[in-house]
Amino acid sequence: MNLDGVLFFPVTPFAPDGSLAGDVLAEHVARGMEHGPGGVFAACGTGEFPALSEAEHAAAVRVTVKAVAGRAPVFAGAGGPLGAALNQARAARDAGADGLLLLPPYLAMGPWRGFAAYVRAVAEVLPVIVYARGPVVPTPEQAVELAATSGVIGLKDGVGDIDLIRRTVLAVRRAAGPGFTFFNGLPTAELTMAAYRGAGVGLYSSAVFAFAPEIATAFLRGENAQELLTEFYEPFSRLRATVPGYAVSLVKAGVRLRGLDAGPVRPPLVDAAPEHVAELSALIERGLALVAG
Ligand SMILES: O=C([O-])C(=O)C[C@H](O)[C@@H](O)C(=O)[O-]
Repeated sequence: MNLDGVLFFPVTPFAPDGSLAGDVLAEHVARGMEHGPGGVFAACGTGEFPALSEAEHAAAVRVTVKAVAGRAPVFAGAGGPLGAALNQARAARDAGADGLLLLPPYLAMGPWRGFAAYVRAVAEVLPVIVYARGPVVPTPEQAVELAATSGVIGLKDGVGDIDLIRRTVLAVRRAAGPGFTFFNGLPTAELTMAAYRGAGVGLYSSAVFAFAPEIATAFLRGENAQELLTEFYEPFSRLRATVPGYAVSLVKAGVRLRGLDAGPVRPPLVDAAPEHVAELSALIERGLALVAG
């Protein structure tokens, strides 16, 4: 499966009564598709995976697959208890998704061979990209083992240790060739792409794509990239770091600012404060001006 271009992580919109707003999600994904993302990742971190019931997760994936309509590979978030991850995997497969982003398990973390068995079980249902983050930080040897596991097709790096990622890419390429996918999945990945490219990783997820695809795709093309880094991405990254959970809340606020009522975030996240939304609004204006100019 070829992932190429900016990777789009949609938010999951909620209606005023708190239910999942499938029609708004369809519109959100359709708007993103006009800008040609390389892959679409439904109900992942940005899509508030931890706040969705299994039924809502399945509905979000169905809506996304329909809105993408075969124009890009669709991945669904999966994770948590093994039974839940398997149900999410089956629902994603039945919805027509191409693969899964397997989020790290929480609270119960066994030794590596236990995690490897967890990954194997889920990867029997649909191809899996493993999200390296928190308790899951594979060594190069463990990444080679993952790459040799049937159904495991990639690694999303959310750790940011460039020395480790460089050694991991070299080891996996040596053992498994070029087919295994790596991507930079750090928050606001654009900021660190120069380093990742140097480490052999050219693909990245973009939170910004969800609310300002014009900016995200201009950056990918290298247009005004240095100005975008200093005047848009760096201040945006700083704002995202001010309150826990803003990595997601500000993306949803951005979607609302661009005219789509994606509703609030669900607990335990909190919505961005009005002064932070105002800052974001000014940043988006600045970013759009740089792209237009
Ligand atoms: O699971 C998720 O939603 C992500 O980690 C993807 C995001 O786009 C991430 O790259 C970010 O927050 O900037």
